[in-house]
Amino acid sequence: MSSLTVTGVTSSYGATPVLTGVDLHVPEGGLTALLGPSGCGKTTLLRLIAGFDDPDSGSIDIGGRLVAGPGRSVAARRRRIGFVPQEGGLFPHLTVAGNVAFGLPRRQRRDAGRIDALLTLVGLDAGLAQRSPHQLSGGQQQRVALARALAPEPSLVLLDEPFSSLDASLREETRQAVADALAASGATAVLVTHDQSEALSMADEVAVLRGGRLVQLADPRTLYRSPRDLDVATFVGESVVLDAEIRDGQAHSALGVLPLEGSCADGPARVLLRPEQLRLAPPSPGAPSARVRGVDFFGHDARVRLELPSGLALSARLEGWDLPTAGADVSVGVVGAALPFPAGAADTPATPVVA
Ligand SMILES: Nc1ncnc2c1ncn2[C@@H]1O[C@H](COP(=O)(O)OP(=O)(O)OP(=O)(O)O)[C@@H](O)[C@H]1O
Repeated sequence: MSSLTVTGVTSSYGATPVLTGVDLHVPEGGLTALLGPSGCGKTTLLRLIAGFDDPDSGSIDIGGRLVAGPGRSVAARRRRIGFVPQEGGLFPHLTVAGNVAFGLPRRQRRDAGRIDALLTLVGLDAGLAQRSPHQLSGGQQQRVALARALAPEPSLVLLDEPFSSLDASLREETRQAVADALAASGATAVLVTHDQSEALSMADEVAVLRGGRLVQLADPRTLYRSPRDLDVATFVGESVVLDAEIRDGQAHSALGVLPLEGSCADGPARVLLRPEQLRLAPPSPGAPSARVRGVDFFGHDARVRLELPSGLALSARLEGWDLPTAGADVSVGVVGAALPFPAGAADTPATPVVA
């Protein structure tokens, strides 16, 4: 397996720029998710890495080998890349074994042991080897597609929204199997997704793209807790954003005086909390109060929609056992610190975040 380095890559369709100066490094054996809203350029970047298109400028290096750059364009089939598309792309007329064997070097294609080992790697029973793709669930088909992609021991595996066609329960299980198989094979991988929970749960690092630019590259915890700006914050998870006045290293807000994550100059700011940082209790004199506007129950937890006396709407995320009812008055407490974004600083945080 190899590392991937993308340097200053720019790409356009006709006169329309799609990617601008993208830098990305995926270490050997790492799984990086490309996360961003529809149309931000994720698929375009994946296609450039795969060699289906050439960048207008910049370079792409796989395992120390320049595959795209000034005067150089290595053909897609010579880049040693495994590709897992949105919907398996399995050959319908071949069995599971035949599909996996297709990815193997010719001399290994009759090696049933190798095919079984690849099926086991992706968490599939070797007994499925003689089935046709249409006799598999969508999740099983995606695992076969991964086994086929891993078969030739590629330098790099690219996965283009591989779980988007699966229903919720199958998606979770398949994600786990794919993440485990990628880790067990030591593969270096790039996963394209617009699903933040998928990116945060599967990837070692998440690259957030917005309008064709890479706006933050960070491990999932850093990205969630120290997003670069409020746009990234709300894109990677539910947010509670409050106006605040910073004084002596604390935020004075509608939810009381909050400790800060990092430092921030005194003055007006906006602060970010996550809904799971809020705690509700019976009304109490002097404590910030709110009225419950509704409860969205998810089983394992619930979103409690609140309205502050100022009319500001916000949400708390609570365990699903002891929930208030709509119309109730509650007091609102906060655990942990708030991340400050000074007013007028284009919603970038007060202290540089680890990128
Ligand atoms: N063949 C093409 N010709 C012209 N414009 C294109 C072409 N392919 C993509 N685009 C445009 O380039 C931009 C980036 O597209 P891209 O498919 O890379 O985005 P994406 O982030 O993968 O989106 P999605 O999540 O919807 O797949 C979009 O504005 C899209 O309309």
